[in-house]
Amino acid sequence: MARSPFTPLIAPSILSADMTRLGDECEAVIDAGAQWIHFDVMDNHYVPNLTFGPPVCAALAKRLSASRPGIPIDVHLMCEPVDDLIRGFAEAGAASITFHAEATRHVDRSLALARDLGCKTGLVFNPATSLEWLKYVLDKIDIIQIMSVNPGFGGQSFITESLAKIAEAREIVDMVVQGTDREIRIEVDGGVKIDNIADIYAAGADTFVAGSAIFKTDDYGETIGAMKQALNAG
Ligand SMILES: O=C(CO)[C@@H](O)[C@H](O)COP(=O)(O)O
Repeated sequence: MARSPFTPLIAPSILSADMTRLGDECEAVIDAGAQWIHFDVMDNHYVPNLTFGPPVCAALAKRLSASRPGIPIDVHLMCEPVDDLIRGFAEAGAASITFHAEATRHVDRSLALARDLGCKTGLVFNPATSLEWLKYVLDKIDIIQIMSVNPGFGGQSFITESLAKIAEAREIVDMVVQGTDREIRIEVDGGVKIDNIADIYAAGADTFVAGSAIFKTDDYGETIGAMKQALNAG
């Protein structure tokens, strides 16, 4: 198993935040050491849950650009179709937008759209979705997001089979980035905790989405600190 050559990043998923205080919650996790904010968009169609759209992202982006500049908002679309939402979230200030390969008829076109609008982009893979989709679009990918739970809800348990898929993604990325200045991140989403983050890192991931493991604790600094310590020790 190979490690990522890229700096590991913690990306708290706002799905588990206190929504009545979303701005405060995001500032608190950033102050506690988070490097990205992961913004889960669910449409009650692609997944059986409903969250928020571009206006909430725009409000959060405006606030964070003033109070905590430089922290990217990483939008994960669990929606179908995606193109109008890619336009909406790019306009709303998303730094990156990922979507599920099965959720658009034209994967290549949707990736190009996100890039043309100035966002980083990539594909999200459900637990039973093959990485085969990547083959012809690697030139347009900045992020490979591996779902280690079935999408739709926070607080689920990590599906251990995901470790093999992460390792497979690592091999693909290493072949593409070696000898170049390209950065393709392997982001893992679902059931990431203090006690499994080192194994996920060892399998080849570098970007760790964690919702309940951070927002359901009392001391975000302690939790994110323990995650970073596990990454350093791993
Ligand atoms: O996209 C999703 C779920 O669909 C995730 O981002 C979860 O929100 C992560 O939550 P935890 O498993 O970390 O609680």
